[in-house]
Amino acid sequence: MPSHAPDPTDPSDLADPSDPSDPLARERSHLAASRAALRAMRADVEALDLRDVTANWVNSEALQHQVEERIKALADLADTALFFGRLNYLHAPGAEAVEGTEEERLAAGGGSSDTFYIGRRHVHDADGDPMVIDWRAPVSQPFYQASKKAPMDIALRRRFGYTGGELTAYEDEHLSDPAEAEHSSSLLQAEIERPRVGPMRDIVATIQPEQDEIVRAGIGGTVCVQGAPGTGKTAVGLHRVAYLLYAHRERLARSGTLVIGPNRSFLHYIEQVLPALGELQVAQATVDDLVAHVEVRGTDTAEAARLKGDARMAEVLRRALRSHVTTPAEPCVVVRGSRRWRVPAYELEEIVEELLARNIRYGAARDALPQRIAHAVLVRMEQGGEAPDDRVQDAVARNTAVKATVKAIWPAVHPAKLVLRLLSDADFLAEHADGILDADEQKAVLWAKPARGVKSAKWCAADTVLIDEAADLIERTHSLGHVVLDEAQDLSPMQYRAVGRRCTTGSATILGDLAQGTTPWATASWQEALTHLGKAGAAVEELTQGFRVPREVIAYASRLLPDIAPGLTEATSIREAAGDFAVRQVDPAGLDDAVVAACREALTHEGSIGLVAADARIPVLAERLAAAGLTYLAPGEETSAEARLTLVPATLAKGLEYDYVVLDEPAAVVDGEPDERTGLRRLYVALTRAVSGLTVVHGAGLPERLR
Ligand SMILES: Nc1ncnc2c1ncn2[C@@H]1O[C@H](COP(=O)(O)OP(=O)(O)OP(=O)(O)O)[C@@H](O)[C@H]1O
Repeated sequence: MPSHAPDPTDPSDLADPSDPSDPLARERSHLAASRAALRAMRADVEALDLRDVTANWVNSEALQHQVEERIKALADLADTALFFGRLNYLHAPGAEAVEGTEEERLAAGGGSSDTFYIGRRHVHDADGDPMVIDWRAPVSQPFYQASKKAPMDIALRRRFGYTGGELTAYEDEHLSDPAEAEHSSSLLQAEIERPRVGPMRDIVATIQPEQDEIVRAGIGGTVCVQGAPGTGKTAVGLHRVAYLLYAHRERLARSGTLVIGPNRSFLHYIEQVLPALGELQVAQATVDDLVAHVEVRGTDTAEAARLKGDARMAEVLRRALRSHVTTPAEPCVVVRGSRRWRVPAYELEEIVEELLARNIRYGAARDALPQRIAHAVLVRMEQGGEAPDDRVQDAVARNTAVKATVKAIWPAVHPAKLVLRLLSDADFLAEHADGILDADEQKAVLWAKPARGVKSAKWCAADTVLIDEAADLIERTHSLGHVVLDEAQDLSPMQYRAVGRRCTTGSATILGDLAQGTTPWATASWQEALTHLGKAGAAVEELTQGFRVPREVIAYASRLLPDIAPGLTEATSIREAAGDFAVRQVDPAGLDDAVVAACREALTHEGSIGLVAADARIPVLAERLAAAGLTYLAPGEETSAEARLTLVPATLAKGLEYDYVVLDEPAAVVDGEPDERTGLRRLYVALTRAVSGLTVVHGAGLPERLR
């Protein structure tokens, strides 16, 4: 590909803005003009006088907030390129393709131009003509999708290269020119190979065609992505949120969007990506955050946690809740003035049966019951010659006799108390788990020491998911417009249900890798996971092109695949740099010193360094690093040029990446898990965190497949 980068040592090669025949100079002046236009757009918003347009205080507050958000969104960030690509169409596309929103389309004038600069946000000049087009607009799509085979009406695709905020290079593809051969992009390659520091960054300039298809998939359906380590699942999920917010801004502003990640460190690592794409309104949480109904202070055995996470528990809970509804034994007698109205028990029973059959939430049915009873009273009043109206029905519904009847036959249930009883009371559990859990399973689920109350109980993480299920049986959980679930392979069926009920009326993006499942309940298949999520029909896509891990390293890690996830496709690596890869066997007594030495070596390279070790090894290694005078961070703490070494417990490594990784004692990582398969999966995660180099240091023997 023809690449145009000036040689800074040659003065004649530097762009001359006054020379209209120098294409780089012209692109730079378009950049300068776009920057000026963005500043003007910002100044326009800042100059808005809200006093004239807002009649009252509430309006003015809301509007002021909107304006402030808009000003933030229009900031010109010095270190991010305002545009990174350009498209020349053969024919000018229609106005509707230029921008997504009506105002911007009108502002863009639309349809008249065939040249578009593609960037992170829309910028227009004083006349409303577009200077930079949002990467998410339909007109930008060929930047990601067009190829020589399918040029999508594109004559020229240009990619820009930046050095420290300066536009310094560009690269052209003449997609409709049959004489030009297809070639790979060196700017793209450079971007992929760039050393990592700090939190995760956006990939908006280099999204690949198969990724773009997932990013732009319609909001109506749920998409599930299976992808080997480093294939860009997290990146794709975050860009998909940004895309959906652009294409369906109003709908999602009302209903909300949520990104779910495995732990706090991971959420810290990814939290900058969406703001960099101009999206500030997306909530981020772990599954535990979603179901935090009570404080978690206990830990289950793996077996108990697995059983509590089993989907069968949903039926146990449903039965236990329903058991609170009792057959009315007494009539309901309402006294009004001098008259008494009696709804007999058999009629109350009919009402209850009817409500049960309607399959509505327990709480909604309970709320409806007083009105149903009142209605039965009203019918009798009419038969008795009275002419009661709606107000009378309301009054009867609030009558103490009606309230007492409701309390007796359909009592209020507190979700945590319901779960507490199930886990504490063997007879209650046996009654409702009959035919669902066998005796041993019931025993495993029961707490060793029954709890006295919700506050004092030693709740475990899996219990809170049960409470969440119970809460949803009583009152419908609020559903969001779109949910992204990352590292989805690790959830239990009950956790999938908890996530699923948060997007019953919306859609979801499910991202994960079956080979990286490290919980005892990790899912065996995406079909199963999707069924528990309530999205059974969703399409499963596979990403196999790896952007992170060097070829030799991914090949080494993939040797574990037959043991940990037979049938999965091994990832390829699109990194050209071979990467450093070493496996060092040392005398067990000298292991710690060898690890510290490997960290020192890694620190001679540019970028971030991760020392990954079994959780049990962390205290010893922390001490050794400190004694050696090496400062280190915890995962999720931001790496910087001064602090580049992170000490990573293997259980927190998932989803993270470091330029150079030192992996301490693989056998200890495997032994840190309750069974061998989980141990090898944990090791697979640890082996696949490196971008530029991996050094494995071991004193004990390696797992068989890695020997
Ligand atoms: N199209 C792309 N262009 C440039 N970099 C990319 C691209 N896609 C992914 N990357 C980079 O590759 C790395 C891995 O991406 P990401 O963390 O999203 O992968 P993942 O599939 O979620 O990995 P894991 O399974 O290990 O969690 C990140 O640094 C990401 O920015």
